[in-house]
Amino acid sequence: MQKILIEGGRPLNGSVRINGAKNSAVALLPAALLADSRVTIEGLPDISDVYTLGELLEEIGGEVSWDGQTVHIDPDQMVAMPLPNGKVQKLRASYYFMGAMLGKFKQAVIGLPGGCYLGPRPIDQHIKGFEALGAKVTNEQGAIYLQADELKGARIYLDVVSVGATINIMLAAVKAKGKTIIENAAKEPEIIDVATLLTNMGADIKGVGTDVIRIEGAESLHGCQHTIIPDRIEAGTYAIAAAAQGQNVTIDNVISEHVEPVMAKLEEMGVTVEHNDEQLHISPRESLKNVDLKTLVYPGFPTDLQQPFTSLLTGAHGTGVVTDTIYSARLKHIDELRRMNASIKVEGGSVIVSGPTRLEGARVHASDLRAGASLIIAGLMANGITEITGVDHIDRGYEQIVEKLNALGARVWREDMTEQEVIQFQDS
Ligand SMILES: CC(=O)N[C@H]1[C@@H](OP(=O)(O)OP(=O)(O)OC[C@H]2O[C@@H](n3ccc(=O)[nH]c3=O)[C@H](O)[C@@H]2O)O[C@H](CO)[C@@H](O)[C@@H]1O
Ligand SMILES: C=C(OP(=O)(O)O)C(=O)O
Repeated sequence: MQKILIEGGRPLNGSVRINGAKNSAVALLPAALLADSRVTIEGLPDISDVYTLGELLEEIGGEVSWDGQTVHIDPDQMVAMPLPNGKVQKLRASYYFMGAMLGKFKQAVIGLPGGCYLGPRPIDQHIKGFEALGAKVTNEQGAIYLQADELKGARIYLDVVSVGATINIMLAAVKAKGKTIIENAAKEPEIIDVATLLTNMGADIKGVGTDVIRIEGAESLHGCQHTIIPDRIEAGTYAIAAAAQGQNVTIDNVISEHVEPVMAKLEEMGVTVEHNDEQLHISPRESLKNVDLKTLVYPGFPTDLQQPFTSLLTGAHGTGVVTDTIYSARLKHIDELRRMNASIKVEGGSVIVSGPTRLEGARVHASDLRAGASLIIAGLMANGITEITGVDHIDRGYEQIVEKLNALGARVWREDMTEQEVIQFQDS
């Protein structure tokens, strides 16, 4: 087990390249199993979630070969192998095997997913969609059993706007008979990316990126080649780090439209943000102003950047109120930031940050992926050394984060945890 250490206070300068989007990658890989021939996906991020999904595709008989950031998936020998536990519990997106396997094999057994603990994360809308398509769905001992004689297109209204349910229903509906209409669908760019892959495979999908998606089911889908979109959350994380500690930072390989809410908030704080189609340039002022922040479904401010942004607010003048309307319990970073001397309180469903505070290095724990990003940003801002445990969470979503930050001028490194630390960590 490793920990990440940061010697804070150093300015960031230079450029950083963003990799393929985690939340696309984790859906594109299961989606590939719907094809009858080889699917190639280019630009995948080098993160543990991607490799876990590759291994799950192999477990069901897929041939998966890697060539750097490109993967070739040969679905020829795939079977409806049950995946009731094991690797499915290491990440959230294993739930996409439900929709994809139901679409392809009309049956699936998939253990309930893991992923970041952000408060309750039900999958009732996924199940509602599968049932509407004609599947019988039961939950037995922590695994979801799905079975259908035939999938038939249906009209499905989502009671909550859900990224996962929208994608999962799409994965099953592309192989259902007739027309499916998903109403109140989510509009995140990753959903468009998955629909692009499915369309390249021969699926007929209209309306992605709006809240009504229309799908005409197909008998079969074929292999194709697809290049993933850049990771807007990784781009946002580096933009926030640059606003906190940067002088002149360029963020490369960004679709600027995807990060508009983050740019708008940084500008409101007094950060200068320039952009062209593929790059962001961030140059912060000496003194930043605190702002309020509310997370919303896309195109609102993403919940996945709420925790990193909160760290930035600790160094800004005045008071900011942060409200996460998607995951109100996404607050595990708060106590850790307090340990670093941040002036933060939680009142009702909101986080109130007062600043500016000079953060102090401390031993802190990343209990989830974006709490990890938040603590890394706090560590870059802090006096002295910050030690962060829970690195496995960070490695689920950030490619080469230590190397990328060092290339910008930070001083960040990994160390193996001592036996004593591992015991303390496991007891906590
Ligand atoms: C792998 C992946 O893409 N993860 C992202 C995805 O997670 P995920 O797909 O799990 O998140 P959803 O969009 O489904 O969740 C949005 C909200 O809907 C609720 N809900 C969701 C499904 C359901 O059946 N019932 C229900 O009540 C959730 O509890 C949450 O409050 O979108 C989240 C919201 O942008 C991001 O934080 C995650 O990074
Ligand atoms: C919550 C996240 O991931 P997951 O849904 O995979 O747990 C995230 O990427 O911030």
